[in-house]
Amino acid sequence: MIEQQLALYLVMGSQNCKHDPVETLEKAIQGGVTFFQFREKGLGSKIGKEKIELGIRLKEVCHQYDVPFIVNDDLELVNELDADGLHIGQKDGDMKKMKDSLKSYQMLGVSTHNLDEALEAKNLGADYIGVGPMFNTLTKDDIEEVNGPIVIEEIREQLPNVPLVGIGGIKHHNASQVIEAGANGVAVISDITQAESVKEATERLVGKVIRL
Ligand SMILES: Cc1ncc(COP(=O)(O)OP(=O)(O)O)c(N)n1
Ligand SMILES: Cc1nc(C(=O)O)sc1CCOP(=O)(O)O
Ligand SMILES: [Mg+2]
Repeated sequence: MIEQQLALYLVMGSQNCKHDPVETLEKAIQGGVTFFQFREKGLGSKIGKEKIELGIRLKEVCHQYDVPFIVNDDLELVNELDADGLHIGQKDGDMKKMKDSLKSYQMLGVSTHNLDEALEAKNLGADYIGVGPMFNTLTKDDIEEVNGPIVIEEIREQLPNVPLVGIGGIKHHNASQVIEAGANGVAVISDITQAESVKEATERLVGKVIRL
């Protein structure tokens, strides 16, 4: 189930959006987004009450369309919003403690950059694994070295059943490389959130990630 849901994973905060964020999410879901992460982080992002209010509205849109609503980094916000899960990176705290703090219905996603990190994440109970950066990106300034879809291939060989998504610099013209390497899906920010037409940009990506 989660393998199919990960097909087109939108990661987003208001700071990423060319248009209104709630409208962006709704158009993206109508275009084919299947999984969502609220990543309100970095320059221009909302904090405090405004961040919570935006999270509530984005979760409502997700649930209207049966799309899981995941929160980036912040366990407190996961609880506050009763999110469907938490996504953490290698530097976001004790993975085991985070997993144990979640409710049984909440998923844990973990960012990794190589096979060793993926094996550890799987052993600590990650429900899915993000692997990046696939390609160069300007969206996140503290990315690790770009090693590309080959890392997905290496992880898939050792972990044939783990739900995997690639992230970082993924656009409609390179998304199929990530899927062909063995990912269940792609996680995208700017190719969707910066598009003039969010729905059309999403539909272009869908064509590249759906296995026929
Ligand atoms: C699906 C997915 N994969 C990777 C990341 C990156 O997480 P992290 O390394 O913790 O960096 P921040 O996103 O917190 O800046 C992600 N968010 N989502
Ligand atoms: C949030 C994030 N994590 C990455 C990682 O490598 O773990 S790269 C990234 C930014 C992805 O944005 P875009 O789709 O605009 O390139
Ligand atoms: Mg993080």
